Amino acid sequence: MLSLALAGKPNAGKSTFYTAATRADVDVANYPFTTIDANRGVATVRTDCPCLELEERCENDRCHDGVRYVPIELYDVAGLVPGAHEGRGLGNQFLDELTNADAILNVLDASGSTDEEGEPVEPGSHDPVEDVEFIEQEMNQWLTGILDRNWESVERKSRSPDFDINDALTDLLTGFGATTADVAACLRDIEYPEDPIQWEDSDKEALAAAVRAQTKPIILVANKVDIADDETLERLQEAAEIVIPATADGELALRRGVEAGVVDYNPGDEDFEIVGDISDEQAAGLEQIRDVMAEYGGTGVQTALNAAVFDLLDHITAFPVQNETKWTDAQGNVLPDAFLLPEGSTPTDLAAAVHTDIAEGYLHAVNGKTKRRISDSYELEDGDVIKIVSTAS
Ligand SMILES: Nc1nc2c(ncn2[C@@H]2O[C@H](COP(=O)(O)OP(=O)(O)OP(=O)(O)O)[C@@H](O)[C@H]2O)c(=O)[nH]1
Repeated sequence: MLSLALAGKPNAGKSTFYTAATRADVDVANYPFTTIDANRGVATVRTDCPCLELEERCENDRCHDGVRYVPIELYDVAGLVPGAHEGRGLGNQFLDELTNADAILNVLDASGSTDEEGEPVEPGSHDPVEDVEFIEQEMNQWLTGILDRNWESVERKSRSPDFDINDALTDLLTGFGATTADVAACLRDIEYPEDPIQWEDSDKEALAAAVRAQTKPIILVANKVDIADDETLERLQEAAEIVIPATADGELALRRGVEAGVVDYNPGDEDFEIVGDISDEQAAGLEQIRDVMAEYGGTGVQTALNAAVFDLLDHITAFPVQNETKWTDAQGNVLPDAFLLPEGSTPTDLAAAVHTDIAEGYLHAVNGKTKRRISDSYELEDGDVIKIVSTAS
């Protein structure tokens, strides 16, 4: 399952974001990951359900009237302080947890009420723009340290006649989630001495930065927008490519409201409705959240998860079915599953995601929308409904 990690300084709002995003509604609760441990859970990305093209909406638990939620894994990594890569504040351990992720959401306190150490301060007394590159730099430095400490093994291998720098570095970096192709792409991007013995610190730093960017892309979540000022937020938005304004507190309040049956809201909606009896105080709190949502098009929590998966990691959603006319599985469930796959994936990639047996017995596929047989050079499109024909199905 695709995996995202929340990282940032203490008090930026990571746990609040995590609690809101993984708030286990009934449909997610029976997912095996949900109870594994306190900081690893199941969140979802939001997409259109293909059932919008059918006469009736599907009854899948994860489809709310045509709004479909697809599970992803979410990690809440404890707050990192400057010097984490040298082990400050258990930094090494927390950085190590980030290696499990496909992408990182760097949660910043956009209100400036958390200083450079993550200590709470008066709002506005710390400039959050200074925190923008913090996670990236700590990770780069940490990875440089790993390369440094293990460089001797690369040097040793380089004495062998069949030495291949790509293989040697892949051995070193697989633990960080880097594949041979990742390492090859990074080596293409940097200049380096052919002989590993000649590598200087700056060469290792360049490699570490390239590998980090290739395997752990980062988006910024500018949290606490409800108490942030516009000027700071504008500067934050200019400081990185993808910056999502968010109020994790707001999202958590709405999800609690939904659970209590007093709020009607689908995560990612731009607005909500109050549908039950609540106190004046609660109503006032919710109206404040509504104002923030009106300004930013929602609370930003779902937007951030979606941006990480669809914009940063360039994934699409595909829906495998067994009946290409009714879009059902063998039991007649409409659109039972949804899979997130990298752009450019083919029907065999989808078959592999569904089951190894199905992939091994793969014969061909049928596009559920056109009802035409598709070849394996077909690139899946977002929202495709695909029947996989396999000797195993
Ligand atoms: N105003 C405001 N406060 C928020 C928001 N999100 C979180 N907070 C508050 O910020 C404080 C810190 O939030 P946490 O979620 O515990 O922060 P954290 O990053 O997980 O902190 P560590 O666990 O120490 O790393 C809490 O008091 C939250 O209620 C928000 O959107 N707006």
